[in-house]
Amino acid sequence: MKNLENKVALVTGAGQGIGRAIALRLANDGARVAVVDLKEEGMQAVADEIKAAGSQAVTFKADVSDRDNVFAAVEYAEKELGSFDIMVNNAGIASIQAIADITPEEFDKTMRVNVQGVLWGIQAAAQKFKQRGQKGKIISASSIAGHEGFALLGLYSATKFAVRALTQAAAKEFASDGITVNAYCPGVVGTDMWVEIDKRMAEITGAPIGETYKKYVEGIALGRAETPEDVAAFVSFLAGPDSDYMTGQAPLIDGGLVYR
Ligand SMILES: NC(=O)C1=CN([C@@H]2O[C@H](COP(=O)(O)OP(=O)(O)OC[C@H]3O[C@@H](n4cnc5c(N)ncnc54)[C@H](O)[C@@H]3O)[C@@H](O)[C@H]2O)C=CC1
Ligand SMILES: CC(=O)C(C)=O
Repeated sequence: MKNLENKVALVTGAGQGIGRAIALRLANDGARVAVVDLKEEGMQAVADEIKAAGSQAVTFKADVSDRDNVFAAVEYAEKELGSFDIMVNNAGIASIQAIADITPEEFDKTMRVNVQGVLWGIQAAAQKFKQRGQKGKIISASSIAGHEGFALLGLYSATKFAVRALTQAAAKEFASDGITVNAYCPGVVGTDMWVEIDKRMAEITGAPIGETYKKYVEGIALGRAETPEDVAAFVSFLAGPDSDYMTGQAPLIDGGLVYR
């Protein structure tokens, strides 16, 4: 029997990058997966990949910053896949800006996606687990930037610290309902997000393209950039029964970059 046999998981931001790897991994672990993203193209390809491997998947287009969208995504996953057991609040955006230059617009946008998106996901999943009278797992994306503020990533870091705060509070509030709430804190993962970070850092600092990414990767003790699959393997643990006695935590999974 596979680890997540008979479980239904919803993964946001699952059309590419880390979310894609998580959706594929949870499906491989036996879960039926709702692939949720803002962009339609990637989502369908991920669902097709899951189906080709013999598992069940559905797609749902949602903007995680919209509370109604997130609640609708959870309803759809339960209706189409027949249960609801694991919520992965993975969707997030980068913000690369000097503290002195952060605008109210950038602040609102980044907070809406990275913080409200996670909050609505926690609310929608907890409500569904309680309605169904069952236990559940809520897992959200924080970051090394949720443990340490990085230059030019101050606003982004603030959103990822906030994810840890919501994780701790929700873990305490929902423990008596049998709901665990944890987060994962990746380091430098070679996805489109890092292409964007590197490009914006180059614009701001004058560093050549590729230089910032290279410098960050050089700081990793294990000597290589993280892959989306490295992150997905840890999320698989958080989604499965081996983490049943763990809640309110946000461990670093970064190859040795930030030490807490
Ligand atoms: N790439 C990295 O090095 C790290 C990433 N993270 C976090 O991991 C998560 C995934 O990151 P990546 O895969 O690298 O990013 P990515 O940019 O490659 O993919 C993000 C996905 O989220 C979707 N998305 C963005 N805004 C959305 C919204 N409002 N509603 C629904 N979907 C939305 C995008 O369409 C995209 O498919 C993010 O929360 C990020 O902050 C954390 C630490 C390191
Ligand atoms: C994208 C991200 O979270 C970092 C700090 O690499």
